[in-house]
Amino acid sequence: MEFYIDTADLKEIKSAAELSILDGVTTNPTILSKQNLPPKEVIAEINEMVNGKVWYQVSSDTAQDMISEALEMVSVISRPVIKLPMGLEGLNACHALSKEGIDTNMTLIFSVSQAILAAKAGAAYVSPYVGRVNDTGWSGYQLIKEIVSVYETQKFNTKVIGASLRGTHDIVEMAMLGARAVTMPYKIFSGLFHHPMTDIGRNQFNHDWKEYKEKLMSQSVEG
Ligand SMILES: O=C(CO)[C@@H](O)[C@H](O)[C@H](O)[C@H](O)COP(=O)(O)O
Repeated sequence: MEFYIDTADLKEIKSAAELSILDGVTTNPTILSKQNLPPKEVIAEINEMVNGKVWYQVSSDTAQDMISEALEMVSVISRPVIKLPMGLEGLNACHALSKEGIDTNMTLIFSVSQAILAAKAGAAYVSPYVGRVNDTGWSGYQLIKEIVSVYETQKFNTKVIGASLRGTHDIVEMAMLGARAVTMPYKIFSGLFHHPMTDIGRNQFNHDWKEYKEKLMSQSVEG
Protein backbone atom coordinates (compact mmCIF):
# COMPACT_ATOMS: atom_id res chain seq x y z
CA MET A 1 0.00 0.00 0.00
CA GLU A 2 1.43 3.39 -1.00
CA PHE A 3 1.37 6.32 1.46
CA TYR A 4 1.32 9.96 0.34
CA ILE A 5 0.95 13.25 2.13
CA ASP A 6 -1.45 15.76 0.62
CA THR A 7 0.34 19.06 1.12
CA ALA A 8 2.71 21.62 -0.41
CA ASP A 9 3.91 22.89 2.96
CA LEU A 10 7.69 22.45 2.78
CA LYS A 11 8.13 22.11 6.55
CA GLU A 12 5.58 19.29 6.68
CA ILE A 13 7.15 17.61 3.66
CA LYS A 14 10.66 17.83 5.17
CA SER A 15 9.49 16.20 8.36
CA ALA A 16 7.48 13.46 6.59
CA ALA A 17 10.27 12.78 4.08
CA GLU A 18 12.53 11.68 6.93
CA LEU A 19 10.36 8.60 7.27
CA SER A 20 11.27 5.78 4.93
CA ILE A 21 7.63 4.72 4.54
CA LEU A 22 6.58 7.84 2.59
CA ASP A 23 5.94 7.14 -1.12
CA GLY A 24 5.59 10.76 -2.19
CA VAL A 25 3.56 13.95 -2.12
CA THR A 26 0.20 14.76 -3.75
CA THR A 27 -0.93 18.31 -4.47
CA ASN A 28 -3.91 20.07 -6.00
CA PRO A 29 -4.61 23.69 -7.02
CA THR A 30 -6.08 24.55 -3.60
CA ILE A 31 -3.05 23.13 -1.78
CA LEU A 32 -0.58 24.95 -4.09
CA SER A 33 -2.49 28.23 -3.87
CA LYS A 34 -1.56 28.42 -0.15
CA GLN A 35 2.11 28.88 -1.09
CA ASN A 36 3.60 32.25 -2.02
CA LEU A 37 5.72 31.01 -4.92
CA PRO A 38 4.91 30.11 -8.55
CA PRO A 39 3.68 26.47 -8.74
CA LYS A 40 6.60 25.26 -10.83
CA GLU A 41 9.07 26.48 -8.20
CA VAL A 42 7.10 24.88 -5.36
CA ILE A 43 6.86 21.57 -7.26
CA ALA A 44 10.61 21.66 -8.06
CA GLU A 45 11.40 22.24 -4.37
CA ILE A 46 9.12 19.40 -3.30
CA ASN A 47 10.85 17.18 -5.84
CA GLU A 48 14.24 17.99 -4.27
CA MET A 49 12.99 17.04 -0.82
CA VAL A 50 11.18 13.82 -1.62
CA ASN A 51 12.55 10.47 -2.61
CA GLY A 52 9.29 9.36 -4.24
CA LYS A 53 6.50 10.42 -6.58
CA VAL A 54 5.38 14.05 -6.84
CA TRP A 55 1.83 14.62 -8.05
CA TYR A 56 0.77 17.75 -9.91
CA GLN A 57 -2.82 18.54 -10.95
CA VAL A 58 -3.34 20.46 -14.19
CA SER A 59 -5.83 23.33 -14.21
CA SER A 60 -6.13 24.03 -17.94
CA ASP A 61 -9.48 23.60 -19.71
CA THR A 62 -8.73 21.72 -22.93
CA ALA A 63 -6.97 18.37 -23.37
CA GLN A 64 -4.27 20.01 -25.48
CA ASP A 65 -3.57 22.69 -22.86
CA MET A 66 -3.64 20.07 -20.08
CA ILE A 67 -0.99 18.08 -21.95
CA SER A 68 1.25 21.15 -22.43
CA GLU A 69 0.86 22.11 -18.75
CA ALA A 70 1.66 18.54 -17.72
CA LEU A 71 4.78 18.35 -19.87
CA GLU A 72 6.09 21.60 -18.41
CA MET A 73 5.77 20.22 -14.86
CA VAL A 74 7.13 16.80 -15.78
CA SER A 75 10.38 18.59 -16.71
CA VAL A 76 11.03 19.42 -13.02
CA ILE A 77 9.83 16.15 -11.42
CA SER A 78 11.90 12.96 -11.19
CA ARG A 79 8.92 10.62 -10.70
CA PRO A 80 5.84 12.55 -11.82
CA VAL A 81 2.18 11.66 -11.53
CA ILE A 82 -0.03 14.02 -13.50
CA LYS A 83 -3.49 14.56 -12.03
CA LEU A 84 -6.30 15.27 -14.45
CA PRO A 85 -9.80 16.36 -13.46
CA MET A 86 -12.55 13.90 -14.39
CA GLY A 87 -14.34 14.88 -17.61
CA LEU A 88 -14.02 14.49 -21.38
CA GLU A 89 -10.97 16.76 -21.71
CA GLY A 90 -9.27 15.20 -18.71
CA LEU A 91 -9.87 11.69 -20.04
CA ASN A 92 -8.44 12.57 -23.46
CA ALA A 93 -5.37 14.14 -21.87
CA CYS A 94 -5.02 11.09 -19.59
CA HIS A 95 -5.08 8.77 -22.58
CA ALA A 96 -2.46 10.79 -24.49
CA LEU A 97 -0.08 11.20 -21.51
CA SER A 98 -0.42 7.53 -20.47
CA LYS A 99 0.44 6.48 -24.03
CA GLU A 100 3.64 8.55 -23.69
CA GLY A 101 4.53 6.53 -20.57
CA ILE A 102 3.69 9.29 -18.06
CA ASP A 103 1.90 8.14 -14.89
CA THR A 104 -1.54 9.74 -14.63
CA ASN A 105 -4.23 10.08 -12.01
CA MET A 106 -7.88 10.83 -12.73
CA THR A 107 -9.03 12.95 -9.82
CA LEU A 108 -12.44 14.16 -8.58
CA ILE A 109 -13.93 10.67 -8.82
CA PHE A 110 -17.38 10.35 -7.27
CA SER A 111 -18.88 7.32 -9.08
CA VAL A 112 -17.97 3.83 -10.26
CA SER A 113 -18.73 4.76 -13.87
CA GLN A 114 -16.16 7.57 -13.71
CA ALA A 115 -13.61 5.12 -12.28
CA ILE A 116 -14.25 2.68 -15.15
CA LEU A 117 -13.68 5.42 -17.73
CA ALA A 118 -10.47 6.46 -16.00
CA ALA A 119 -9.15 2.90 -16.13
CA LYS A 120 -10.05 2.62 -19.81
CA ALA A 121 -8.16 5.88 -20.49
CA GLY A 122 -5.04 4.26 -19.01
CA ALA A 123 -4.88 6.10 -15.68
CA ALA A 124 -2.28 4.69 -13.30
CA TYR A 125 -4.40 5.87 -10.33
CA VAL A 126 -7.95 7.05 -9.60
CA SER A 127 -8.85 9.27 -6.66
CA PRO A 128 -12.31 8.74 -5.17
CA TYR A 129 -12.97 11.58 -2.67
CA VAL A 130 -14.04 9.56 0.35
CA GLY A 131 -14.60 12.44 2.80
CA ARG A 132 -16.52 14.58 0.34
CA VAL A 133 -18.79 11.64 -0.58
CA ASN A 134 -19.45 11.07 3.13
CA ASP A 135 -20.22 14.82 3.49
CA THR A 136 -23.10 14.44 1.00
CA GLY A 137 -24.69 11.63 3.02
CA TRP A 138 -23.51 8.82 0.73
CA SER A 139 -20.83 6.30 1.69
CA GLY A 140 -17.29 6.97 0.51
CA TYR A 141 -16.30 3.54 1.84
CA GLN A 142 -18.97 1.84 -0.29
CA LEU A 143 -17.67 3.73 -3.34
CA ILE A 144 -14.13 2.45 -2.71
CA LYS A 145 -15.44 -1.10 -2.21
CA GLU A 146 -17.34 -1.04 -5.51
CA ILE A 147 -14.46 0.44 -7.53
CA VAL A 148 -11.97 -2.08 -6.09
CA SER A 149 -14.40 -4.91 -6.91
CA VAL A 150 -15.00 -3.75 -10.50
CA TYR A 151 -11.25 -3.28 -11.11
CA GLU A 152 -10.61 -6.81 -9.86
CA THR A 153 -13.41 -8.29 -11.97
CA GLN A 154 -12.27 -6.44 -15.09
CA LYS A 155 -8.56 -6.98 -14.36
CA PHE A 156 -7.81 -3.26 -14.68
CA ASN A 157 -4.32 -2.31 -13.48
CA THR A 158 -5.38 1.16 -12.32
CA LYS A 159 -4.74 1.65 -8.59
CA VAL A 160 -7.33 3.17 -6.29
CA ILE A 161 -5.94 5.95 -4.08
CA GLY A 162 -8.24 7.00 -1.25
CA ALA A 163 -8.36 10.83 -1.22
CA SER A 164 -10.14 13.42 0.92
CA LEU A 165 -9.44 11.31 4.01
CA ARG A 166 -10.26 12.89 7.35
CA GLY A 167 -8.89 10.65 10.10
CA THR A 168 -6.76 7.68 11.11
CA HIS A 169 -9.76 5.39 10.86
CA ASP A 170 -10.18 6.29 7.16
CA ILE A 171 -6.67 4.97 6.47
CA VAL A 172 -7.46 1.66 8.16
CA GLU A 173 -10.74 1.40 6.21
CA MET A 174 -8.89 2.04 2.93
CA ALA A 175 -6.46 -0.76 3.74
CA MET A 176 -9.28 -3.17 4.59
CA LEU A 177 -11.27 -2.28 1.48
CA GLY A 178 -8.33 -2.92 -0.85
CA ALA A 179 -7.30 0.62 -1.85
CA ARG A 180 -3.75 0.37 -3.15
CA ALA A 181 -2.77 3.86 -1.97
CA VAL A 182 -3.85 6.66 0.36
CA THR A 183 -3.13 10.35 0.52
CA MET A 184 -3.70 12.30 3.70
CA PRO A 185 -2.99 15.64 5.38
CA TYR A 186 0.24 15.75 7.41
CA LYS A 187 -1.77 15.85 10.64
CA ILE A 188 -3.24 12.39 9.97
CA PHE A 189 0.12 11.04 8.74
CA SER A 190 1.97 12.09 11.88
CA GLY A 191 -0.88 10.82 14.07
CA LEU A 192 -0.73 7.29 12.63
CA PHE A 193 2.25 6.39 14.82
CA HIS A 194 0.73 7.39 18.11
CA HIS A 195 -1.42 5.59 20.62
CA PRO A 196 -1.71 6.59 24.30
CA MET A 197 -1.27 2.93 25.35
CA THR A 198 2.03 2.80 23.42
CA ASP A 199 3.28 5.86 25.34
CA ILE A 200 2.17 4.41 28.68
CA GLY A 201 3.78 1.06 27.81
CA ARG A 202 7.07 2.67 26.76
CA ASN A 203 7.26 4.76 29.92
CA GLN A 204 6.65 1.65 32.02
CA PHE A 205 9.34 -0.35 30.18
CA ASN A 206 11.85 2.51 30.51
CA HIS A 207 11.08 2.92 34.20
CA ASP A 208 11.44 -0.81 34.95
CA TRP A 209 14.65 -1.05 32.91
CA LYS A 210 16.17 1.90 34.76
CA GLU A 211 15.28 0.39 38.16
CA TYR A 212 16.69 -2.99 37.11
CA LYS A 213 20.01 -1.44 36.03
CA GLU A 214 20.24 0.60 39.24
CA LYS A 215 19.61 -2.59 41.26
CA LEU A 216 22.39 -4.45 39.37
CA MET A 217 24.78 -1.51 39.90
CA SER A 218 24.15 -1.37 43.64
CA GLN A 219 24.59 -5.18 43.89
CA SER A 220 27.97 -5.00 42.10
CA VAL A 221 29.11 -2.14 44.39
CA GLU A 222 28.06 -4.13 47.50
CA GLY A 223 29.72 -7.33 46.12
O1 LIG B 1 -6.73 13.54 -5.52
C1 LIG B 1 -5.78 13.64 -4.79
C2 LIG B 1 -4.59 12.80 -4.96
O2 LIG B 1 -4.88 11.75 -5.75
C3 LIG B 1 -5.77 14.59 -3.65
O3 LIG B 1 -4.68 15.46 -3.74
C4 LIG B 1 -7.07 15.34 -3.51
O4 LIG B 1 -7.06 16.46 -4.35
C5 LIG B 1 -7.28 15.74 -2.06
O5 LIG B 1 -7.15 14.59 -1.23
C6 LIG B 1 -8.63 16.31 -1.82
O6 LIG B 1 -8.90 17.35 -2.67
C7 LIG B 1 -8.75 16.80 -0.40
O7 LIG B 1 -10.09 16.85 -0.15
P1 LIG B 1 -10.71 17.58 1.12
O8 LIG B 1 -9.97 17.04 2.33
O9 LIG B 1 -10.49 19.04 0.90
O10 LIG B 1 -12.14 17.17 1.09
